[in-house]
Amino acid sequence: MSLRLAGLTVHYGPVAAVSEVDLSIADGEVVALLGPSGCGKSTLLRTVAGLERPAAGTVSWDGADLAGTPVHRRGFGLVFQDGQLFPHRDVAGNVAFGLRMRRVDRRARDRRVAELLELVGLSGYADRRVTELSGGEQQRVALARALAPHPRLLLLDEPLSALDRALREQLALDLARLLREAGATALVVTHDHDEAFTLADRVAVMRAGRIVQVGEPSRVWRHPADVDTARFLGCGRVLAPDEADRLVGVHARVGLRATALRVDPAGPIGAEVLARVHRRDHVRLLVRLGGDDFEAVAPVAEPPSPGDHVTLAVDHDGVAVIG
Ligand SMILES: Nc1ncnc2c1ncn2[C@@H]1O[C@H](COP(=O)(O)OP(=O)(O)OP(=O)(O)O)[C@@H](O)[C@H]1O
Repeated sequence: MSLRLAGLTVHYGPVAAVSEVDLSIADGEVVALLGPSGCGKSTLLRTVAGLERPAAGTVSWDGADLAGTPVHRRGFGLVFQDGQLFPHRDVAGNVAFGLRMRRVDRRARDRRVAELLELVGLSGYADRRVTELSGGEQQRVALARALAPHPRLLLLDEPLSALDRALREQLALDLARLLREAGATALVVTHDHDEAFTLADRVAVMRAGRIVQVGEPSRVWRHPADVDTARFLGCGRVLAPDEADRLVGVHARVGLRATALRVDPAGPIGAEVLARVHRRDHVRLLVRLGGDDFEAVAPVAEPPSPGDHVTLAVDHDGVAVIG
């Protein structure tokens, strides 16, 4: 059982929102579609769902072209950014919706609803009005509703982006666990790389309508396919091979994340601190070394001040080899 996109191209009038996308998702696999705003992620997801019609290419399941299969016959579950729950139904009524559509009998329906509410951590919420739930709870209900009819593929469009940051991080972990426990095959759209890397078995990076790289999260993180992908994945500086060799001891074009250079009293690289900003668990610095500006990090306890001279060590976890 698997989804396959081949040469998929989608136009809005003269604009190609998606261009010649090839992508397969295996049974039980979670793939994240990651890219900046406007790159075509949602359009691609909507086309898989059957909500947009491709100008060229195919969406197929187990080798069968879905072109003539309408949205509700594809057997896919959908979750959008804002849940889109039915406000006049209670939690159980929302979760049971797809089961009722499929004429699942009452007892089996109740059993499945209880099972799903347990899975998403909302046992005891069956009779609650969905309008009285928090944003995070609403998204859990939306997920339970999508999973209830055993969809063969789950399509999630920015499922966590309407939530505040702390909740998003927690729910991303919960969602990763839920998808594994449910054995779901899923395509998740996100513009947040932390979220993509938390959720996915493979990440597909999209830019300007095309998929520019597909791979396991750690591989994509360490080896972005090109400079734009490296920058999108948090590399503030890109160094040519000679420069990289001198600074971090790697003879290749590399991208440096802020964490690549750390303040270390025993470090070999001298630098002057230009500015500092406090973050939750570290301090971000702007430093000057060899006439150039770089980002660096320092521990929260006793961080250096602007004007201080410090020494830095290289942390290779923050160094990405491009290409
Ligand atoms: N209904 C539409 N009609 C015309 N153009 C559209 C329509 N929907 C999207 N577009 C355009 O298609 C391109 C891709 O949009 P899409 O929403 O797929 O991107 P996205 O990566 O999901 O962005 P975001 O993260 O901001 O939602 C954009 O240039 C957008 O302006």
